[in-house]
Amino acid sequence: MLAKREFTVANTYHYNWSSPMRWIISHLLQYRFLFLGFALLCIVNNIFAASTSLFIGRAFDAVLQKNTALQQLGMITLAMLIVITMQGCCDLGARLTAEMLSKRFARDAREELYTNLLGKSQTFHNRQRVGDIMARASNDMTQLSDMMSPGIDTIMDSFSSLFMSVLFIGLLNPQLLLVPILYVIVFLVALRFYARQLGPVAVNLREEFGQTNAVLTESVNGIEVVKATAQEPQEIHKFVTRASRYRDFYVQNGKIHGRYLPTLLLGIALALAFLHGLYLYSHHEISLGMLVTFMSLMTYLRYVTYMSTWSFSLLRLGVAGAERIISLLKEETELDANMGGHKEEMRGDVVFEHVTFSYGSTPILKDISFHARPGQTIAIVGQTGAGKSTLTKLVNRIYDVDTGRVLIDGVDVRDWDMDALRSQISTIEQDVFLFSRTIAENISYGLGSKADQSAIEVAARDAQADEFIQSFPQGYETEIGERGVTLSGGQRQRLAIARALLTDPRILVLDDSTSAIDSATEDEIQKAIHRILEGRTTLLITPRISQIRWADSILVLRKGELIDQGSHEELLARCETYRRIFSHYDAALPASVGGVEHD
Ligand SMILES: Nc1ncnc2c1ncn2[C@@H]1O[C@H](COP(=O)(O)OP(=O)(O)OP(=O)(O)O)[C@@H](O)[C@H]1O
Repeated sequence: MLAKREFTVANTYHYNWSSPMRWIISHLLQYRFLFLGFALLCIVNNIFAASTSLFIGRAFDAVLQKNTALQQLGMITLAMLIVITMQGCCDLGARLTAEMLSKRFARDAREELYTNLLGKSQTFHNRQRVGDIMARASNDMTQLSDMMSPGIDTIMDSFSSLFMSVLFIGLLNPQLLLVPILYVIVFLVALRFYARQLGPVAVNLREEFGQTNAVLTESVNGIEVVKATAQEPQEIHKFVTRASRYRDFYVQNGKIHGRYLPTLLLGIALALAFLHGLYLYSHHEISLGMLVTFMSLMTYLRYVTYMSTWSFSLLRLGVAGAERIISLLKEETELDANMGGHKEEMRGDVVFEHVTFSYGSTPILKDISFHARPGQTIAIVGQTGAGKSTLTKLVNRIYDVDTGRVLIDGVDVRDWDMDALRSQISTIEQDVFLFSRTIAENISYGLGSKADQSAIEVAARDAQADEFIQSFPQGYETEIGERGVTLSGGQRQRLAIARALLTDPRILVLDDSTSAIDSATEDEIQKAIHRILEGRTTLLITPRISQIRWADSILVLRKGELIDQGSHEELLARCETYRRIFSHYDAALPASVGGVEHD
């Protein structure tokens, strides 16, 4: 099944998402020979294990004979030694292949999920709780790996042990099958009942873990707000409530384990089997050695009985994890990478034609039309919430328009190849996101490994960032904390400008609402921004009057409507809203704003 994606990797294997079991099987089928090898090793391992019981019985019979030849016992011992050694090797091989399958499965599933998440639209990511996604990507994945090994590994091994024990008992004397067959029937019925009860609890456990994780992630991310508002008790309460629900499901899980009857029934089965064996022995149907072999084979049933609670619990948790993972994989996204779409070098001609857009059912932009010619700077002004940032997000298809068209160089953005489109448009946002990597890596992020050090330094110099970077002992190799916490707002902004300069985009979106910057930094940023506007089409959102005045045209937005557009002077002369917004942008601005110079 192929869903829309904004990003795809060529030649990727497509797994079956129609159900959790099918998805798991489609993953394991990738390694079908390894899986076959694992299954064969499990079977052979248990043939050897059951054979040792035969040898023990033979040894008993040999010892009880009047003239036991030591040579005969020696042969049995030697045969047992060989069989046990072979069994050990098979056991080792089976565990090794199971572990390989488990780790490869988890690696492939992680890669599949990660690639899939990168291909999801912004709208999808807006809806998700990061903590829950993280729980799926980490904990549910670990659960999948545990499901394979030791889960499926133990199930395969213990069930082939069960099968071999019953088969060998049948070969010994079919009459001996009475008790084991009855027990196997009861065991299978009880196991089915157990697995059915376990299913919903496993699903709840995984779900609750995801929610608990989401609460934790949210409060850690918002720790500044939590502390500043002294809301620690509220957060603790929320977390404890979730964690308690998680615990309750575990207790429920434990109760189902506790009610599992086969462990009790096995004791009865062993006693009945012994009685039956004695009966057959007393009627000379079997030898003493056969009775010993029979009881030894019966004890193998312990393995499957005791391990099944645990291994089926791992299986159920794994399937529940798989269900959560594929529900994320299957989530529809609105946009598509449109590989094979228009792929030219951009000139930077941007046209909005009667564009409307809404988040869900709330209309945000209404009938917007304007034209930005290559190299022009278009400033967008409007009260907070007017839709300025949203408008810019339609250019690089973070969102798609509802009606109307956005054209770049005369081609609808929906007809552009997504990669070609986005790689030629850079955005510098209000909240600059920096990765916890080195400064150089952050600047060169848009180019990946293609950027060389000298180009990075030139970009940093143009962005007025070189000086403060050089002031760090490790210069460009300085590691910065997550979200750039070790850097000031102004420094983060200049790194973002350097990052954009390096990619040399044809179209630039500059959403710069930071106002609390000291005047020295302000000056540096002004220079950097002036430098970056040169020679590219720019959509500029800023409260800085000097920057607005650089614009070739200014769009005035009010509640999602474009009420006027024109040059600074034109708008001052004719647009009341512009005059009002303009005066808000700088409280010091006199009532009559004509010709006032700021900065
Ligand atoms: N991801 C989103 N999902 C739903 N609604 C959103 C989303 N982002 C923004 N909005 C809403 O859309 C409207 C316009 O938001 P937008 O950020 O475009 O305004 P803005 O003019 O840039 O405001 P500001 O100057 O405060 O940044 C607001 O009412 C906002 O609540």
